[in-house]
Amino acid sequence: TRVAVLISGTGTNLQALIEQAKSPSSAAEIVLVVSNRPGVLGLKRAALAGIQTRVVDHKLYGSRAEFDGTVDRVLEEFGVEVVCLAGFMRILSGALVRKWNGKMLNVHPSLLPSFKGVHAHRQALQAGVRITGCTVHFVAEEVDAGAIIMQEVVPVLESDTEESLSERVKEAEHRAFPAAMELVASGAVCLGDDNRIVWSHTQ
Ligand SMILES: Nc1nc2ccc(CNc3ccc(C(=O)NCCCC(=O)O)cc3)cc2c(=O)[nH]1
Ligand SMILES: N[C@@H]1O[C@H](COP(=O)(O)O)[C@@H](O)[C@H]1O
Repeated sequence: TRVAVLISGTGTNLQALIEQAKSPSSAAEIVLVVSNRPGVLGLKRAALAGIQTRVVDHKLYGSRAEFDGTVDRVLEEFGVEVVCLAGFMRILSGALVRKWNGKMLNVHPSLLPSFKGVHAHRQALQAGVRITGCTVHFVAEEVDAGAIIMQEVVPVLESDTEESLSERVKEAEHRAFPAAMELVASGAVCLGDDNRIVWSHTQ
């Protein structure tokens, strides 16, 4: 399955997906990395792995629709079948999300539906929860509300700061996201017509 990864920054989740796709048993082939910001470390990670990269700089577009249209054209150009949002920080329009319904995944650094949006770790620390984690979900128009594919629990320590918690949660993300990508790329998991998760009978 031809996979594209959309990034905006460091790309540690991208790196985990690259490692997963390298495995001979993987159903995923990462054929493209798109960043909405130039010069980010994630682009260097892709280049080092021999993966084609494109920058679609949202600052150069007059509207969200034009930005999304360009992103979609690049995805089509590379024959992409599955899209992974890995630290991608632009909200995508309904048209693009609907077109890629059941084919677009995102990793969020909390146990959704808790702590949606940006600053998930800050919300968790302020709420005083003892456990948090990460969620990989299909992308729906409503932000951070798509069908959940995979979650992993992470303990919150008394001493935690946003920084230390983010680091620990990322370790879980780097396991959960590759696993979820594999499930979708292999067809083991898909999105039903009712937008709920369907596991194929072979599981
Ligand atoms: N429609 C749809 N699109 C998304 C785009 C990115 C992400 C990744 N997680 C994200 C979740 C939230 C944000 C956010 O609120 N950023 C501040 C506003 C940035 C902007 O103006 O664009 C960004 C990415 C998830 C979604 C999603 O669940 N649904
Ligand atoms: N959406 C959030 O943004 C961060 C991206 O980190 P990286 O993959 O660029 O290192 C991750 O924590 C992810 O959950």
